[in-house]
Amino acid sequence: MASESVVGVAGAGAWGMALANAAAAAGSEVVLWGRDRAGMAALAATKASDRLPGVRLADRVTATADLGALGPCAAILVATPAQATRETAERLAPLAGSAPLVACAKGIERGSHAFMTEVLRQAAPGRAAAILSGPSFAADVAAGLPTAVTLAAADDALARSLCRLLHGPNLRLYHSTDVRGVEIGGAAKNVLAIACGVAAGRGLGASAVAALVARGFAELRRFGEAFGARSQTLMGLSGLGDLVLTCSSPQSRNFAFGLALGRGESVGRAGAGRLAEGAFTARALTEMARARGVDMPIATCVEALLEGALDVEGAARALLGRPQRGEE
Ligand SMILES: NC(=O)C1=CN([C@@H]2O[C@H](COP(=O)(O)OP(=O)(O)OC[C@H]3O[C@@H](n4cnc5c(N)ncnc54)[C@H](O)[C@@H]3O)[C@@H](O)[C@H]2O)C=CC1
Ligand SMILES: O=C(CO)COP(=O)(O)O
Repeated sequence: MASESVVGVAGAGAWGMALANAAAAAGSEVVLWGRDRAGMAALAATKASDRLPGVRLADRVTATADLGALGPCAAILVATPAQATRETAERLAPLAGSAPLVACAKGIERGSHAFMTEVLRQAAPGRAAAILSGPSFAADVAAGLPTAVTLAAADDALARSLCRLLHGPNLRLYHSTDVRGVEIGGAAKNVLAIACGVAAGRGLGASAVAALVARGFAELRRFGEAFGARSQTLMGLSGLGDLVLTCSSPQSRNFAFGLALGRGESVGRAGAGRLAEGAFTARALTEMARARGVDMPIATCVEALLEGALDVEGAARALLGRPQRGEE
């Protein structure tokens, strides 16, 4: 990788800001690019943004709306939402240099059913693609709270060197070559977290939420294995780890979105204002599962709720009324 000491981050939301600070803490100069010219000028001047309240951008982070500033970077972290990852990667593709791109979004592209690194490879074919995922609220990472995540690339040496760009005293990076496993965990857990939020919001009890986490994990594992993920990865940070985090905390926007739905809000009102990736990924996930014959009843109920084809009571009845089966 060229320019070892400069890391680029594309996308100046909560996660982009937190990752920019993490890369700075790990010893790099950082260029943080955002598309909103006025917003980036304000961020450069104040070092603060409503996206991540209470957090100050590190001095080593340069905030800019000039995409060309990402050209000389050693690596570029793509931290825009999953459905915007293609557009961002297409903009990055022609930049000078050959920096690898690291997908930091958690989702599956609607329509194409492409996983995040597939999107990167299609949109920027000349660059290596990697994926970062794991249990990590941006606010926690930015506050320097202890956090561990996984970064995967097909090339083991690349995965290791990308990890070094982010690894710090409070942010522990694990490297992996199981790209598919890492990206599936992050995408699927958001859909399942919506189900847990719905159950909590409707007051169905902690036992119901625990059952959804466990049976949701069975779905995530079945889906992952059908798409070539290693079971060790699915049991790890980006699978079970992130599922547990996101399914248990209203700090998660996906769980909070489900909470609002469970309390009777409409899909439109529950989703207004904050990014809940699972709401965008649910359809792709369930269509892909159906096409491979993978049984995902909880994710399918989430999709039906979002489409208005089921209400919460109908979803609970549908799940509880399924034929008895062995636990697998
Ligand atoms: N916030 C968190 O705790 C974490 C978020 N993530 C993932 O990171 C991704 C981004 O999430 P956040 O930063 O939290 O969202 P956010 O809503 O805080 O920020 C998204 C940013 O992307 C920008 N953006 C949207 N569309 C764009 C486009 N077409 N081109 C350029 N910029 C665009 C927005 O202007 C905004 O600055 C999501 O996939 C999320 O699942 C992953 C781990 C933690
Ligand atoms: O991915 C996350 C934590 O690992 C953030 O979760 P939310 O997008 O649901 O807030």
